[in-house]
Formats: sequence, structure tokens, C-alpha cells
Amino acid sequence: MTNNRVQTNNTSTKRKAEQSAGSKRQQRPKLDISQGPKQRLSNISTSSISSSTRLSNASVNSNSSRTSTKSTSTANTASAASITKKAIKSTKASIPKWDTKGRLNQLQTKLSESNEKVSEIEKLHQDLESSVQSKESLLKEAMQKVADLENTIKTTTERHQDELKRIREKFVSKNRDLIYHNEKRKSQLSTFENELSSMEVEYRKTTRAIEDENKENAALKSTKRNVEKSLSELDADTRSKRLKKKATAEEKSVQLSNQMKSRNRYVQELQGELLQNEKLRRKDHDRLQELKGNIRVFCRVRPSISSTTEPNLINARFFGEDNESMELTEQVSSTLGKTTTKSHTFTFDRVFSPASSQKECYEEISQLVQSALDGFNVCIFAYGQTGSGKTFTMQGPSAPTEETSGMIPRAVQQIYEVVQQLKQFGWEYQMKGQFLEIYNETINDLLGNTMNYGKIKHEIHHEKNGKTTVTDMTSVILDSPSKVKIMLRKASQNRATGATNMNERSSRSHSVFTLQLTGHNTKTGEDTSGILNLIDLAGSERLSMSGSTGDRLRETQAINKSLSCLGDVIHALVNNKEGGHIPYRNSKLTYLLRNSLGGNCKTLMFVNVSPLMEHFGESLCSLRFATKVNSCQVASAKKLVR
Ligand SMILES: Nc1ncnc2c1ncn2[C@@H]1O[C@H](COP(=O)(O)OP(=O)(O)OP(=O)(O)O)[C@@H](O)[C@H]1O
Repeated sequence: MTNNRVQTNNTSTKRKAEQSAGSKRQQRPKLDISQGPKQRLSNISTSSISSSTRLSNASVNSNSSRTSTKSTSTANTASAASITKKAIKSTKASIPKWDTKGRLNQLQTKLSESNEKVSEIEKLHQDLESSVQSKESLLKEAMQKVADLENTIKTTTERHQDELKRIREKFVSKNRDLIYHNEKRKSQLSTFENELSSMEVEYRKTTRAIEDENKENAALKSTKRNVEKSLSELDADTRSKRLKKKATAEEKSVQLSNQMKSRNRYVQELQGELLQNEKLRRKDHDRLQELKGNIRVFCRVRPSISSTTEPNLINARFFGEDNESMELTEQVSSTLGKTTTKSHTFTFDRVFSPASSQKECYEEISQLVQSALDGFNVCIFAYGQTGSGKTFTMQGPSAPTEETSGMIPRAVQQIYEVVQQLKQFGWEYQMKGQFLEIYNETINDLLGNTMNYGKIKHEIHHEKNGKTTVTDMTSVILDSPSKVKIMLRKASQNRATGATNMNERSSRSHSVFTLQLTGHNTKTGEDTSGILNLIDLAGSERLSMSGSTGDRLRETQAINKSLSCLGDVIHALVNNKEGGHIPYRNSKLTYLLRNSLGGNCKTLMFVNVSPLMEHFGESLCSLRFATKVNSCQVASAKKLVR
């Protein structure tokens, strides 16, 4: 019966729970002590059942969401049922009906137990409710998610449909393109096929041609083999010929080498002979010079140089087998007034007419230059009155050409050439030049500074070996002909000149160009030292003719004195007796030229003569002076060999 009641209550509770689904919390019944025990128990049961039913409902409601919730709900329902059963059993306890107090106590105990259980159940209920709430919230979230997912699915579906549509359209367009391209390819294919068929035709043709060529190649190869065979035969032949030639060449080379050796020996012999010949030549040359005389005199009459007036020229005749004579004629009036022709004949080693060139003059003196190279002291003078052509003969004009250059540049040029030739005989030469002037018995360095003129006292020293030196003189190494030109220019600038009424460019000093030639033979070890003096003497005119006064008079006196001393020296040499006195010291000029005038030298004097009638007297004087020199017999010259 109790079971039925509980069931009924349970059903009604379930109904109530169904009706109030969604309600979260129900009012819990409170125990009323004033009620009777039965009533209270019933309330408790009802309340418990109601709770249990609610729990069961909640369990049903949440069943759909989680299985775990379902099991919890089932457990709660079972617990509620057991509590109700315990309560009913306890009412059936064996306390006698009359023991109201006992029963009340029993009931109170049970009530407190029930209350404990109720509170447990309530706690459970609370847990369940909170669980339900969380499940509900989860459910809500899940529902929301479902809705979201549905929305997403919807949008995605729509998007996919759009995409699908686009793809379909694209596919249709692509398909159309493919169809078009396909058609195109088909047409191309047919073209290719046509081309291919024509290429096949071509290929067949080419194949045939290749076959033909192969046949031809085979024929050519066979020809090549034949040619190669012939070539190898030829090669072998050539090799054997080459070997033969090589052997012949080697034989010839040996022969040639032997020939070369014998030639070298021959050359050496020839060189030896040449050296001997050179020595002989030197000896012969010396002998010839000796035979010609160690003092020679040349006469040179300069041409007329006046271009404006017709000058009154001397009457001169040049004759002799070797052009050695000259005849000057003059009209002489006697005291009775009778005019007769007087002739003056002069004979020298050579006479040069006004037509003679510088080259002709030099040819005659070139042998003396050679003597200087061979180691002799050589002295070449130019003597004559002012304006007779001394400077022109010795140096050439102020602007010389190849034709007009004088004896000094020609001598240096010849020396350069001979020095080159003599190199083959082992001769090596050094050439040093000095240029001085003797002005008023004072020596000046023509290659030095004119400011020093008169300040530096140059002294003349004669060494035992026959060499003459002048102190503080500038020496120039003349290693090229161009240096001689520079040197002559400098000297002519420095040379003291003064105007007289005889010649606008009259030289009032003696100029002495000295070329020292030092030679060494590397083959024979021989050394030579020669000196070539080229002297341009000052004008030799007499005092009465020069018309000089004052300084010029003193200059002329000094010049005349030195020239007179020169005459004296030559006169003494002419009449030289063994150990006889030669007055060299009487003038600077003769003292300077001591080694060039006498036994140890070769001397040449140019007597320069003016062609003008007005200079006739002076010319006669010069020619007489030269005749004196020419008759000078000097002992054989001694070569300066160190
Ligand atoms: N053979 C010649 N041919 C052409 N001109 C000449 C010849 N000899 C001399 N002369 C000229 O005659 C002039 C005088 O000559 P140069 O000056 O040589 O005489 P010089 O005897 O040296 O006189 P100085 O005693 O004053 O030095 C110059 O103008 C020169 O050029």
C-alpha cells in the first residue's frame, strides 16, 4: 500500500515536473514540528520523492545531452527511493503501539536521520542543478554552434555553388579554346604531314646522293692510300737525301772550319805584315819629309777682294814644274827718267797663285799633319803683312764653308780620320788643344777669360823630353770636329784686334794653336807624342808703312821685334854649327817655338802675299824673309818616342 502511495506520489511529481519543465528551482518543504509524525513523514517522503522525481526529470531532460548525466540522475533516483523505503520500514519497527514516547523518539531519530539525508539529497540536488545549469549552458552553446555551423554550411554551400558555377563556365570556355586549338593543331598537323612527305622525298634523294658520295669517298680513299704510299716512298727518299746532304754539309763545315782557321792565321800574318808595312810607311814618310827638307816654305798670293774699284795689282807670274817659282815684275824709273822692268824671282817648296783653293794648300801640308800623328813636332807658320791672307789660310773666313775652311779645321778633320784608320793597327789617340796669343810680348789664353788678360802671367817651360808647356792654359779635349769650330769661334772673339789704316781687321798679335797628339798602340805597346803648332803671325809690315802711333806704334814695334827675332833664330839655324848658340830667348815667340824650330821639328812657313801693287814693297820683304827661311838647313828631325 505504501508502495502504491509512493508510486502515486511519484507519478504526480513526475507530472508536476513535466508541467513545470524549464523551471529551475522548486520551493523545498520545511519540517513542521507541530504536525503529527505521520504527516511530517509523509511530507518528508513527498518532498523526497518530489526531489527524486525532479532529479529523475532533470535526468530525463538532460539525457539527450550526456550519458554521464544520465547515470548520475539514475543514482539519485535510486537513493531517494531507498530513503523512502527506510522511512517506511522504520515506521514498522517493533515498538509497541502504546509506547508513544518511544515511538516519538524513534521517529525523531529517524527524522534527524532523514533530515541529514535530506540535506545530503539537497546537496546532491544542488550539485545536480548546477550540473544541469552547466549542461544547459553547454547545450545552449552547442545549439549556438549548431546554428553557426548551419550558417557556415549555408554560406559555404553558396560559395561552393558560385565556385562551381565559375569553374563550369571556365571549363566551358577552356573547352571551347581546346576545340579551337585542336582544330588549329589538326591543320598544322596536316601541313606538317605534307612537309614530312616532301622531306621524305628529299631524304630519299639525299640518301641516294650520300650513297653516291660514299662510293666516291671510297674511290678517293683508295687514291689517298696510293698517294700516301708514294709520299712515304718519297719521304724515305728525301730522308736519305737529307742525311747525305747533312753528311756533305758536315764535311763542308769541317772543311770551312779548317779554311777559317787557315784564313785566321793568314789574317794574323797579314795584320803582322800590315803592322810592319805601317812601320815601313812611317819610316818612308819620315825619309820623304827629310828629303823634302825639315823646313819648308810655301808662298801664297791671295786673290783681289775688292768688288767696287779696279785695284792696281802686282804683276806676278807663276811657273815651275812643281809650281815652285814666282816672278814679280815692277817698272823702275832711272834717275835719267828711263823706265825699265825689274823682275824678282822667288823659288820655294811650292807657290800658290791667287786661284789656288784652301783644299790645294792643305793637300801639301797634310803630310806634315801625318808626321805629327807619327810623333813629330810640327810647326806651321803664316807669315806676311797685314791683310795678306794669313788668318784666312790658317783658320778660314769668319763664316767658313767646307770649301773655305782653313788649315786648322782641316788638320783636325784629317787627324780624326787617320785616328779612326789607325785603330786597326792598335793605335789609340787622345787630342788636346790649346790656343794662345802673344800680344806685346805677353801670353794670353784665347780659350780663357779675357778679364784675366795681363793678370795671369803664363810661363813657358821646355821639358827634357822635348815637350813645351805653358802654365795656366785652358786645354780642350778635341774628341769631335765640331768642338774645333766652337774653339776657333771663342779664340777669334778673344783675339786682340785693333784697327789700323792697313787692314780693318788687322791682327796685332801672334796666335798659336797647339794640338797635342798622344798615341798608344795596344798591339805593340808603342807610345807616341806629337805636337802640331799652327801659328798665325801678326802683320809683318814695317813701321813706316803701318802709320801707327801711340799704343799701336808700341804694338807694331813688339811685333816687328818678335818677327825679327824669328828671322834671327832662323838665320842662326841656317848657319848652325855644332853647339852653336840659337837666340830663342830673345822673344816670347821664338822661345815658345824653340822645339818647333830646329833639329827636332818639321817646320812649314806660309808666306802670304798681298796681290795689291801698293803692298809690293812689303811683299818683297816678306818673300825675302821666306827665302832666308827656305835656305835653312836643319839636322834630321828626331821622332819623339817615349
Ligand atoms: N785666298 C783667299 N781667298 C779669298 N779671300 C781671301 C784669301 N786670303 C785672304 N782673303 C781675304 O782677305 C782679307 C784679309 O785676309 P786676312 O784677314 O786673312 O789677312 P791677315 O794676313 O790675316 O791680316 P791680319 O794680319 O790683320 O790678321 C780677308 O777679308 C780675307 O777674307
